Amino acid sequence: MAGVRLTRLPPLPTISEIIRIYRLQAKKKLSQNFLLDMNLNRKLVKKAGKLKDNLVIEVGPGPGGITRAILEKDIHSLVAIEKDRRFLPGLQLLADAADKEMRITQGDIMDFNLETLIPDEFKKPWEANPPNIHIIGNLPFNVSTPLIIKWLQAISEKNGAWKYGRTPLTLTFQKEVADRMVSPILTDHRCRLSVMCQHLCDVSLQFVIPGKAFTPQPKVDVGVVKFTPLIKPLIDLPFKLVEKLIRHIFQYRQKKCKHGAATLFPMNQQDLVTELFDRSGVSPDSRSFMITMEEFNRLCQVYNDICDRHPDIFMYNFRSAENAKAIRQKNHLQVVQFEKQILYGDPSDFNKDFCID
Ligand SMILES: C[S@@+](CC[C@H](N)C(=O)[O-])C[C@H]1O[C@@H](n2cnc3c(N)ncnc32)[C@H](O)[C@@H]1O
Repeated sequence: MAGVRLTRLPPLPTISEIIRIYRLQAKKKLSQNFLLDMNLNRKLVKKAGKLKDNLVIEVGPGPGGITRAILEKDIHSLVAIEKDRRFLPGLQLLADAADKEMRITQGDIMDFNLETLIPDEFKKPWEANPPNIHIIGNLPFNVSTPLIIKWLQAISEKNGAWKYGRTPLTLTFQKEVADRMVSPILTDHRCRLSVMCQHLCDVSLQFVIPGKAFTPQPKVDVGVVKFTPLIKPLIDLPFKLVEKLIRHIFQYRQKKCKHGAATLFPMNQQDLVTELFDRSGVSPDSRSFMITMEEFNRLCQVYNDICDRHPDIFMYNFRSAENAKAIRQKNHLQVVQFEKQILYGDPSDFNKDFCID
């Protein structure tokens, strides 16, 4: 195999041979779409930037194409986390042949605490340049969005891999999801995922891999996105609070944002909606995709103040049956309107956006 440094077990089978030898038929339920073209694997790894002396964590190595491209670099070591046991023997071949440490861990990335994989010597202050750690992965489609949300929360709380500083990530997503992540204001793809990513990270779409490059071929193209956590988040407040406000504001994307904001508060405290907009100086008639980061920051700061003053507000869930029942007893007509708004607000947005609860 061209490129990987001299191995103890040459010659190494190609990725296609590994797939054949170990009968690694792709499993749909694990979103297995393999990237067999080593030029693309190398391009993806190159887009991660300098990896010299880095501890690289690869998610979902599968048959090991990206793994090989990582091992060609002058890295410190590699940890590969793979859920499907069938790939372990093929990955072990790579580990045995590599001229640097490669550890294979079998498990589900969603349950994994990355902190346990990183030695203390990699730690850098948050304000310094990113540490010599990089997370890379051609992620399974079925976990990519919940996984990045989980990691954005870890970035916000500086735990997991972000206990060691501003660890960057280079990851793949369905092209449409990648577009949303990097989408600026006033564009079609602007949504809550854009704001959640951009308030915590510098996010950039590096390149697009056509669906036909994968085996089996998915129905969509794939975007490679690089994230570098910002030293200071644009909205410096607890992740859950920011997430809740953004989720509600984007709720009815085509409507004025005051409609989404209204669902943050019980019907009998709708005066707080007025306070939210008055104090933040944001127009209640804006559409959510027109709101700047600075305006979102002000909305979040005022919402945070309101939550401090009314401790029950943050837990208020406009969808809960209990709330509807309590309100129903007060004003039947308002409840009917309220429920209509919930049910018929803009159903298409529920499909376009992502559930990140
Ligand atoms: C899209 S494939 C990419 C495989 C390989 N990196 C490539 O580019 O050819 C996704 C990989 O993630 C693995 N995977 C799926 N769900 C996972 C999970 N929850 N945790 C860890 N790995 C997972 C799959 O088994 C598969 O190997």
